[in-house]
Amino acid sequence: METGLQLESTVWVGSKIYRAVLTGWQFNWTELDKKNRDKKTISVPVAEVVGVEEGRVEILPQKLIDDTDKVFTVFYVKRSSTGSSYGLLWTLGRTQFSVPSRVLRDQWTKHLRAALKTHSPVRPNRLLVFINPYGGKKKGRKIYHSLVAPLFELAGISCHVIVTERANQARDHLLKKDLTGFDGVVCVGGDGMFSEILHGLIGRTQQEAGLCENDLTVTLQPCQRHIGIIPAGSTDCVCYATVGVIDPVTSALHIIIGDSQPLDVCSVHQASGLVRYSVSLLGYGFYGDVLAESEKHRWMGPLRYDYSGTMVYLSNRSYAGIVQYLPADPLLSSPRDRTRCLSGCSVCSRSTERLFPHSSDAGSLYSSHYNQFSSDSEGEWVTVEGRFRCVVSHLHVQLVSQESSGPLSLGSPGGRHWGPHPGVGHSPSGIPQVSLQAHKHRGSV
Ligand SMILES: Nc1ncnc2c1ncn2[C@@H]1O[C@H](COP(=O)(O)OP(=O)(O)OP(=O)(O)O)[C@@H](O)[C@H]1O
Repeated sequence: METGLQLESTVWVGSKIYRAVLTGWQFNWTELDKKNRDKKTISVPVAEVVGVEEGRVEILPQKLIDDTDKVFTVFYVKRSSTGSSYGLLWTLGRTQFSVPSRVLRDQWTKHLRAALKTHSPVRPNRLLVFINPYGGKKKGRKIYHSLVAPLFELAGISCHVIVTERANQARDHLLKKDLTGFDGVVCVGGDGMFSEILHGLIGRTQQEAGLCENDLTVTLQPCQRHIGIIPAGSTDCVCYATVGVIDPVTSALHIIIGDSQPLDVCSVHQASGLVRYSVSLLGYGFYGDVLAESEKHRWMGPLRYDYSGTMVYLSNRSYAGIVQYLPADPLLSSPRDRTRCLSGCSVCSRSTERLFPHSSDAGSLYSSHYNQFSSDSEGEWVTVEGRFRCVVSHLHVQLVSQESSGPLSLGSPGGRHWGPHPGVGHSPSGIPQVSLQAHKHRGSV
């Protein structure tokens, strides 16, 4: 039966008989028993249908097509129900339907494709893909070509792929080249690669709006182009914080169906202008030292963070300094509001009785100054002087350094356990002040 975008008919899946129904935004198929009574229904929202193909078709691990006249194959998002990542891990579901005639098969494929166009208006058509062949275990190319590209092809997304040959190539491309026609940018790499792309896109957006990124008083323009992240780095913190799992297929499926997750972005300024943007972690003290140390051991791959983390922890360094921060209203911005950390880590699962239990060090900002943080009147800067092993803070902070060493280290070491908690960190030698300003940008899968 056919009406508008609706269609209903008897179909077979293997040897079992089903009644398949397309009701515009929903596609259901219900198993029937011998007396034609409903047994079990499988429902897929049309928005989560990845593609429809004539014949018996397989995509992963490799493409196989058997163009049988009376068969069509539907691919869709399937949520995995195993392990701790319940529902967050997505796989490609595939069902092959047999129908009595070729005419009916063609009706089904036509209607499903039309429903897809109508009910998935936010899907990308054309993407610019940057692959970092150097990140993580150096498997970016393989991950993209074996797991991701076949899904994009199935979904009818055309891609312009650039395998980078140097650091900052992706950023420079986004700042200078013509981006007309691209619905989004895909990052195949880790957090460093994501950061490059973030800088490129935010910078490009400000250029196009005629805004100066170096001016702390300017309200930056939110970035309309999305960034999709295919995890192929060492820690992939931003991917984990936005998608909930580190899995290239899950990420690719989110990109295909046009999911998006707005991200807060901090801009870090010093007197002369913009230093860097960050979405995950700025490390002063411990975190900055771990990043600086780990770069020396990149040959170790992802293990470098464990090694460097241990070494820096054992060295027990602290820095004298002055930290100034602007208290936020805890009711509006508690990091324990249970809406941000997707990892279900023990820290965020604990009660909010002590708001900042991460640190018990007397020199640390949160444990020793929690009362001050919560009771200060809004809008007044608070100054803390002492020795700091690690400073973790939120959106508006100034670091007034007295004896820091090493480079300014911004980034996201070891992100998967630390999740999306924003932090602030290592002040550079000779840089007297770092202040953070939050801007909202759109991004990701
Ligand atoms: N072709 C290239 N050669 C060398 N470096 C590159 C190249 N392409 C990108 N880069 C740089 O490599 C750095 C690290 O890459 P990436 O973030 O992908 O991996 P990672 O550091 O192993 O992972 P994570 O950041 O998640 O810990 C990035 O800062 C990026 O600027």
